[in-house]
Amino acid sequence: MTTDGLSLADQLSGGDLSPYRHFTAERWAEFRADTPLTLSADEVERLRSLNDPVDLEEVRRIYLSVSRLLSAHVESSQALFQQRKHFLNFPEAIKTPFIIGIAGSVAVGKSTTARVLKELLARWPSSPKVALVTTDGFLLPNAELRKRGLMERKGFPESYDVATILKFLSAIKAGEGKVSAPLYSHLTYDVRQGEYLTIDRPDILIFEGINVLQVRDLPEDGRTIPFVSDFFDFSIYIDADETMIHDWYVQRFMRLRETAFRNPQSFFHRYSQLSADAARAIAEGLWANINLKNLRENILPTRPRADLILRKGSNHLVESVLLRKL
Ligand SMILES: Nc1ncnc2c1ncn2[C@@H]1O[C@H](COP(=O)(O)OP(=O)(O)O)[C@@H](O)[C@H]1O
Ligand SMILES: CC(C)(COP(=O)(O)O)[C@@H](O)C(=O)NCCC(=O)O
Repeated sequence: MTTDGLSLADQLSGGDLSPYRHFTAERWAEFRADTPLTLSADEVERLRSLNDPVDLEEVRRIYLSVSRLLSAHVESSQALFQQRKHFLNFPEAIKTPFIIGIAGSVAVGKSTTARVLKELLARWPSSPKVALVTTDGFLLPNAELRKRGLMERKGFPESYDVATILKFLSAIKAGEGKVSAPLYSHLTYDVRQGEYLTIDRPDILIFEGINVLQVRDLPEDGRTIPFVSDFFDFSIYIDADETMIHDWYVQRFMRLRETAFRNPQSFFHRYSQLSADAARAIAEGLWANINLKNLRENILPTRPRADLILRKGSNHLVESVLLRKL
């Protein structure tokens, strides 16, 4: 029986038919074994996003085991590469980057997870070069979104320049050096025209964004085009109940109103001048009309495609972990 025939609940349950093994956070924490904690409390504080309370204990409890698991995957991919080199009698072949995709809703805490993992992975004894790219840089500029009537669809599949994402990942996987990724500003709520992050043959690339596990309809003209996730060696979905993510989104918005929105350059500056109740109503509207809709229609349906699901409970702490069976 294929997993397609299973309900989402069956797929995510720990039952025999589930493609996942299911662990409590406490059991998952044991898999860190002797993995050393290479981050300090100050460094974790620096890496976390606004309203994300992740701390050193959470890194020890959850992310050290994730780091150890990823290390096993990277090592086995390197071993396979060596075997392939021998098989093809191609001694000059160079290993291309190992790509990790991180997906999940707006406000679920993907950025913090991605930044913590980047630092943990870079501190492995082999000191790999680790790069982090977020997909917001690949959003269409606001001017283009306005022209297409898509300003209320920011984050939906049609708001991204998918062709450029695929070109970027193809270049990385082809082993090209100095590949550019466009950048986004949450302050101006727009892509940063002409500003790029240059990636030069990393050992590992973390590619983070709400859309990274999405599949699109195939074109009718018979062309075959890859999905973003075809380039991934491993994928992680950050999960939580939508009521919790709603609370995190609104709380974050209310904190941004006291901080980033005060900056006159902020796209949301006008909301810093509103009463708390009026600002909360704006946040509720953005959540319900854009982000929740996108979560239900386009993000949550991609969860069963992930290799690892980190499921958060209240206070952003991971309470269970699902790992795809091999
Ligand atoms: N309007 C905003 N102004 C400033 N920073 C923001 C704004 N919205 C989101 N951010 C920051 O952008 C980052 C990405 O947020 P988001 O896309 O919601 O994903 P996640 O919460 O899963 O990391 C986070 O660090 C968040 O704090
Ligand atoms: C920029 C985002 C789509 C996130 O994009 P990602 O980094 O996941 O590609 C999101 O933060 C956003 O702006 N959503 C639109 C509705 C809102 O303002 O919350």
